[in-house]
Amino acid sequence: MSKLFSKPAIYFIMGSQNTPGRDALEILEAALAGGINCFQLREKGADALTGELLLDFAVECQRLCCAYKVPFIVNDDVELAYALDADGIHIGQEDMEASTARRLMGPDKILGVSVHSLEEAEKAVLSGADYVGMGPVFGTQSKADTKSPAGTSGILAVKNRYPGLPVIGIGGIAPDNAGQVWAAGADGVAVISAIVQAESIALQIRRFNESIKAGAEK
Ligand SMILES: Cc1ncsc1CCOP(=O)(O)O
Ligand SMILES: C=C1C=NC(C(F)(F)F)=NC1=N
Repeated sequence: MSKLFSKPAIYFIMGSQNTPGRDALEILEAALAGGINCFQLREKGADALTGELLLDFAVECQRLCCAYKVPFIVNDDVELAYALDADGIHIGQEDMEASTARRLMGPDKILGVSVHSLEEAEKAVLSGADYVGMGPVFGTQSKADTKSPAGTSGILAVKNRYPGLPVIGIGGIAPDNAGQVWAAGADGVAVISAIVQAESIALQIRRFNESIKAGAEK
């Protein structure tokens, strides 16, 4: 059984490209100490680490996640995930087929898939996905080629059709709108900049949890 994240999930996503001039590992440790439930290493873009530098960075991220008993997920790079024996992999629609990733990772690893429609969600479920990510919910600067903000309607539709499937909202999510994403039925929120750029990461994660709790009470 894959040790999927506890809910509501505060799912932190980061790559070295998200923390220019700062220590990415310090930021990750602060997020883990602050109580994130899942971490995804998403090393993307022109100045992304590669080769030995990427492997060393990934090993350090995995070590920190292990110490805090938080699932360590790798974005896109199935080879890296496999080499590290990561807890799981997250793939997009343009990446490897979800069914192939599931076969490569085996039945006990976490498989996450990005989806933008009910059809894509159905395909992900049939491929053995443990959760799906839907977004961008709001505007974001953290992903270059992203679609236009879709709001939370897609999350609602997928939860109605697949109530047992964990759905993570992503894209422009901050404490002031996280409650709205939770109220739309999401099982958690995935965040890059609102955590990376926070003055106090611990305080920011507390704000996320308060916003979700408030969203639940409505
Ligand atoms: C990877 C990804 N996929 C859809 S939006 C996004 C980036 C989310 O980053 P932020 O939380 O900074 O908006
Ligand atoms: C593009 C993405 C969409 N969703 C997610 C997650 F939040 F993990 F589901 N991660 C991604 N990298």
